[in-house]
Amino acid sequence: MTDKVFEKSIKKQFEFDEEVASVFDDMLNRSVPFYKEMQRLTINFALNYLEENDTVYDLGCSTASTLIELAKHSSKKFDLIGIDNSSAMLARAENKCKAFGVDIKLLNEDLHNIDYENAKLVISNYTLQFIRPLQREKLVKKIYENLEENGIFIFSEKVISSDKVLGKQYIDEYYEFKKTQGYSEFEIAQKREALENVLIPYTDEENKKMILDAGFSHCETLFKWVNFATFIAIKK
Ligand SMILES: C[S@@+](CC[C@H](N)C(=O)[O-])C[C@H]1O[C@@H](n2cnc3c(N)ncnc32)[C@H](O)[C@@H]1O
Ligand SMILES: O=C(O)C(=O)C[C@]1(C(=O)O)C=C[C@@H](O)C=C1
Repeated sequence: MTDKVFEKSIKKQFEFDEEVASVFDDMLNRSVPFYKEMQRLTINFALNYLEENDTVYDLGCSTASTLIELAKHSSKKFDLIGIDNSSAMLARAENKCKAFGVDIKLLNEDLHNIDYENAKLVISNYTLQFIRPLQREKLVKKIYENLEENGIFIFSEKVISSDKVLGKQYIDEYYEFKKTQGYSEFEIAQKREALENVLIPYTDEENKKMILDAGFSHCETLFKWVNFATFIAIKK
């Protein structure tokens, strides 16, 4: 279904409710530049490290697209766990898992309440940005502590520039991208307002500092398009 959520006048903050969930796959594909490429890289790099029966967590799994693709791209069997606190998203995830015949454990939980036992790989694409900064640092520490030795954390985030002028150019370029995807200026402005104080982006440097402060020995940018970046962190 086509995302028309912000065509009408909206006063409330952005939420992962029934309306957003019903168009979410289209919203993501049209709102995150190179989303499919980022997902392909996430899966390929994940598969470089995964062995039979490893446990994989997807934080903010939404409609489970990434875990389904991961399962489809490997002949190995993994213990796949998707976590999200939006019932509307998880209802879609459940239907998709059935339709694709993929076995994924879906947990309707807050990310802070999970133990991340036996985690070999943790994925979190465009989710940490919705967690308040202090809580975000705590969650990343918890992920680090529970990852197995040589465990991997792959995450993607909307990012900002630490340079004011470049930051404004990032936003202009991003809104041009949104226009090419068929979003009107009104829709763009409305969503921007709805996301204010809900989506809190860090700079590349802040993301890497958070990761190294949590204890990871290594963090690199795997992919970047202007204000969207994918990172890989390794626990050694
Ligand atoms: C932008 S979406 C993630 C997209 C998804 N990773 C993908 O690539 O298809 C963010 C998701 O995180 C979930 N989320 C946000 N905060 C959460 C929290 N504290 N606990 C659990 N899920 C959360 C939302 O419900 C939403 O489905
Ligand atoms: O549309 C925007 O402005 C976005 O930031 C895209 C974004 C994201 O990065 O998470 C914001 C909300 C939705 O979850 C889907 C995509």
